[in-house]
Parts: sequence; structure tokens; C-alpha cells
Amino acid sequence: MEYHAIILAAGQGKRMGAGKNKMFLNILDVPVVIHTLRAFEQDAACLGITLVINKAEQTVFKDLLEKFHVTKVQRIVNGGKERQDSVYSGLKAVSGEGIVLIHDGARPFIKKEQIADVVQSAASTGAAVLAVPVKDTIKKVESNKVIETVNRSSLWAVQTPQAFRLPLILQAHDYGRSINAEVTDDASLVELMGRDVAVVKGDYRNIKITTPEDLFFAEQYLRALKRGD
Ligand SMILES: Nc1ccn([C@@H]2O[C@H](COP(=O)(O)OP(=O)(O)OP(=O)(O)O)[C@@H](O)[C@H]2O)c(=O)n1
Ligand SMILES: C[C@](O)(CO)[C@H](O)COP(=O)(O)O
Repeated sequence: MEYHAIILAAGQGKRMGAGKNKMFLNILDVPVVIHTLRAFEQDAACLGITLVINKAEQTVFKDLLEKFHVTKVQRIVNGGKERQDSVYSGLKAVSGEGIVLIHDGARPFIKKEQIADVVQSAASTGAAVLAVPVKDTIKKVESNKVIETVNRSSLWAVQTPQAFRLPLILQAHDYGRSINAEVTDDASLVELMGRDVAVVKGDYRNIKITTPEDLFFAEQYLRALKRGD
């Protein structure tokens, strides 16, 4: 099932503390965002990529795309203040009625098989997310004190890609803006409209590079892959 990919790379990387957009940080000499883009570059089902970046970083990104021979980026659009705004900017640039896949540039280890699974699910249900069951005990905490231990049996950690029929996710983002909803993922907006979102089992290795520790683990993981562990 073919799809169009919107790749988000317009954050500031504040939690990484690198003083720059973490998309430019290297994992084994290749920038995070290039690792991510390669997953879609090498997927024949990907019809094209809309890359969402900060306007001020356009030249740097274009140089990286050329240096690493990324050819599927059809358009580059300016990001927004929040992730939600950046997604909206990307959605407005995509046309058609097919499946659109929204993915964090900060998740470089997505695999073609997982992409195919979530796209296939969205094609039949309209909206689908990758997720993995939570492994830790989750507690609500206030002022360094446990308020509640949450029943873990139905908790899943949601990832990206999230895939949608384009008209549905556009409608959901417009609805979210009409009610000033502030969400941290796109499926939340579909849920706010009372529509179902399918969950597709993902992979724990599809981590989001957020803090320095993630970069360390990413490098070790990639070394192991190269060794064939
Ligand atoms: N205004 C924003 C914020 C985030 N992102 C992208 O959304 C993905 C997930 O966001 P996150 O991991 O939070 O990245 P940052 O916002 O850069 O991180 P931080 O919150 O630590 O600043 C990243 O690929 C990031 O580049 C984006 O395109 N536009
Ligand atoms: C979309 C997401 O990756 C799903 O887990 C997550 O919500 C992004 O959160 P962030 O704070 O913008 O990284």
C-alpha cells in the first residue's frame, strides 16, 4: 500500500541539550534525520516525502540531502512553534486522498515492515498508530510523592509513524485548531473527533532520540547491527 510521508524535523532539541536541532547530531557519522529519511528513501511504497524544517535551517538541510543522496524529498515546508503546528504545515502541502504517514525525524530506527503494517491498518480503518505495551510500572506523582499507581494492563507507549487517510487527519487538525486543542501526537486529534484509532504492535527499538542517553543507546545499537549481533 503506497503512502506519502511527512517527516518532522523542525524541533529545537531542548531536552538533548546540544544547543542545536538534534536532527543534525550524528549516529556513527550520519545525522539522525538522514538515518530516518533513509528508511523512506529505500521503501518503494513511499511515493514521496514532505520534510518539515525550520526556515533558518533550510540550507543546512538541503546540503545534507545532497551529501547523503536523499532524492525522495519532494518539498520542504517551514515548521511551527509546536509539533502540532509543524504537522499542520506539512499536511497543507500534501494533496490527494490517499494515506499520509506522519513520522518523527527523531525516530531513526523505523523499519519498512512496521511502516507497511501501520499504513495497511490506516488504509482499512482510517487511522492507525504504532505502539508497544508499557514495561515499567507507571505512577502519578506530585511534589515527589506517589498519588496513584496506574493499572498497567491497558497502557501502551505510542510511537510514530502514525498513518491516516489524508482527508481524515486534515479534518482532525482543523477541528483541533477550532477548539484550541494542544496535543502531543496526531492520533489524539482523531480521538477528539470521536473516531477510532487502530493500534498496531510496534518495536521497542523504534526509540525517539530525545535525551543524551538515547544517543548513546542508538550508537551502541547501530554498532551491534553493523557487527551483525
Ligand atoms: N515545533 C516542532 C517540534 C518538534 N518537531 C519534531 O517532532 C519530532 C518529535 O519532537 P521532539 O522529540 O519533542 O523534538 P524536539 O521538539 O526537538 O525536542 P525538545 O522537546 O526536547 O525540544 C522531532 O523530530 C522534532 O524535530 C517539529 O517538527 N516541530
Ligand atoms: C508523537 C510522539 O512521538 C508519540 O510518542 C510523541 O508524542 C512526541 O512527543 P514530543 O514531546 O513532541 O517528542
